[in-house]
Amino acid sequence: MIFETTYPNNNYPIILKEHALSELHAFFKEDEQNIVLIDQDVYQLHRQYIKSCLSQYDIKFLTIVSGEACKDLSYFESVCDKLLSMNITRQSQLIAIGGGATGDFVGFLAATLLRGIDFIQVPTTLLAHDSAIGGKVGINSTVGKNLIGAFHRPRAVIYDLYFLNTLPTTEIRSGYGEIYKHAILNSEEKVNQLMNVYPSIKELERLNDIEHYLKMGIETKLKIVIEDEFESGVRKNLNLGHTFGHGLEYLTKISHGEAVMIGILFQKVINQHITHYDNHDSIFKFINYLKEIGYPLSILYAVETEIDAIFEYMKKDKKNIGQSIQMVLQDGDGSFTIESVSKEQVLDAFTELKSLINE
Ligand SMILES: O=C(O)C(=O)C[C@@H](O)[C@H](O)[C@H](O)COP(=O)(O)O
Repeated sequence: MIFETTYPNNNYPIILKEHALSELHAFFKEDEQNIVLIDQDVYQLHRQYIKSCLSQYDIKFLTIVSGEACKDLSYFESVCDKLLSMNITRQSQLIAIGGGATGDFVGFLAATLLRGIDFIQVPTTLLAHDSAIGGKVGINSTVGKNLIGAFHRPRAVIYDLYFLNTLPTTEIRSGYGEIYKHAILNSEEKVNQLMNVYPSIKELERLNDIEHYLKMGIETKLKIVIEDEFESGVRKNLNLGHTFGHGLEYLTKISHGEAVMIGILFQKVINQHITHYDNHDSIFKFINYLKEIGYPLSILYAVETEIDAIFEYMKKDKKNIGQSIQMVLQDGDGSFTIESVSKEQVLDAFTELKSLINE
């Protein structure tokens, strides 16, 4: 399956299929450096496969630390130095093979080195169906997640479903958080469809029909980012679940998508009071669903004494205006709205959520 973005210019293809990696070479630049930066765990796991697709081409490989650890400023500096000492030029190209963190990190290298060079996203996780699309790239600061970044479109997204076969359960659950978010942003019908196909972790682990739902997620996201590339309006809706989610993730280091799913639950509790979209029954149904899939809801008890720290992270969110926390909520009619939420409302929602989980 091949999509093409529909920006007014500089569009890029998204190739979504099993063994898409064997088509990557079509995007190599002749007589220029093509440098693959690959998550070291992905390299260990798939070395033979990657070699079978790429060994006949003149490309360089750099392994990078796995997961979120690469999105660190001092690590960024060390990889910048390494690439610059390889004499890259503005015509060189980076290729990110890995999950969302790898794509964010390599994309940020590409956005900043020599004031911008090309890069290609080769996502290897479910989660990265989200992060590889739309050009948000960046690294973390000690103050919060993704606070150092840029918008930099990839030259292509080569999404090889083969890599999904070895995903651990936590990664599947994490990616599903963003798939579920996209379904919410799409329609209630898509949410129900998703919950019917994946009623529990057993079905989700089989990844039946996953190509269809990844396509749905990508299409939902594309529609939004093409309308509002630089997040001045509707793109903020893609941050659904991320305000609380990013704080929880940053504090506890649970996976991004698991934190986002808990963030979506948190947003539902807030909805109940501000927009009245959700009510006790809808929240309770959602909690039971999250339990079926195995989201780590008990983490909310583990962070009980650190809710102030989560609140401090929430205060660093890029959607905020001044000191006021802005959260994406669902309005009464199911549309989306961004509302100011006070510390008191956050604390009340947190207390309420903990008791709802135990009901
Ligand atoms: O692409 C976007 O826009 C998103 O908000 C997608 C999010 O799912 C993604 O996690 C993103 O990296 C978060 O963006 P941030 O601006 O809050 O760091």
